[in-house]
Amino acid sequence: MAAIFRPIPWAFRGSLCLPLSARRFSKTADENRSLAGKVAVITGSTRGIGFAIARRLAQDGAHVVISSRKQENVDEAVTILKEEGLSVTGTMCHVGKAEDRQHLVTTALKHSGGIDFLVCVAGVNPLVGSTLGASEQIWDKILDVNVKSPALLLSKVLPYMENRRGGSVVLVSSGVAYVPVPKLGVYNTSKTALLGLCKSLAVELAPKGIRVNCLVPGIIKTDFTLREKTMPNMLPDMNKIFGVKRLGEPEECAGLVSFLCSSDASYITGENIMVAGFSSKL
Ligand SMILES: NC(=O)c1ccc[n+]([C@@H]2O[C@H](COP(=O)([O-])OP(=O)(O)OC[C@H]3O[C@@H](n4cnc5c(N)ncnc54)[C@H](O)[C@@H]3O)[C@@H](O)[C@H]2O)c1
Repeated sequence: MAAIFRPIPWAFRGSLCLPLSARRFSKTADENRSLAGKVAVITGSTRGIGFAIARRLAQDGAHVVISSRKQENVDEAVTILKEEGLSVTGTMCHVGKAEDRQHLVTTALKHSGGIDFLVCVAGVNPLVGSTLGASEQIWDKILDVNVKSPALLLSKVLPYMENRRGGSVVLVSSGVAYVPVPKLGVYNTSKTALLGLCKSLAVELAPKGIRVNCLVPGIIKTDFTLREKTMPNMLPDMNKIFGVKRLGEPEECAGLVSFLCSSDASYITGENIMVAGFSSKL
């Protein structure tokens, strides 16, 4: 009787020699950069944590669209990263302005007609003082930029993310959501709201295959921290007791964001993850 050739699914060359389940996670040499072929939009990305994230996602293969409030800062950041051989473009976008948000989306779509990742870094804190003494204008500014803008921008991005495979959104909260810093009450509140926004969006977008997670930095060495004198004074105490006894670097936030965007995090959504040199869960 002639032998019946029954190729078993994993009896081929290269990555095809793996069982089907393992093949799903294997990569060819061309795909080695974890974010190759993807497009990332990042708000507040001309300096500090946002800039480090932009550089890292581009190094990991994504085309990155940089944005911030001032065009000259965008141009400078784009020039620096292009000189490093990275694939970046950029445009001015004040995240509190609807027309700027729309323009950011339009700019991003020019690369390949889709958007895979949205990282919402832009954040402000115009007040050091009593929560109940804050004016309505202050409340509006902080909530507009820190909380509402990620949701409003995502609503514009979503139709183009749904068309792609493996969409990922990363919000940027703060350790102050867990350990409030005195005199930053409105800011603390806005960053706490982002933890909730992350969970709600994760639940809402899971059926569409889009994951939503939240980076929760501790005190990271940026211009923002230098301006907020209260924060470094508070966190070294926390570090002294619980942690690694130093402030963080922006690059130490960037690796987590790259991971959360990558297919290695394909089963992770709705998480608020601290990068603070100590754990809020202790
Ligand atoms: N540095 C820290 O210790 C720390 C800790 C926790 C959370 N965070 C959060 O991380 C994010 C980045 O902070 P950073 O320390 O890198 O700050 P940063 O001041 O160095 O950078 C902030 C970036 O956001 C941009 N930005 C501000 N308002 C904007 C707006 N309305 N529209 C668009 N862009 C705007 C700025 O131009 C800049 O590029 C913020 O959301 C901040 O709340 C920072």
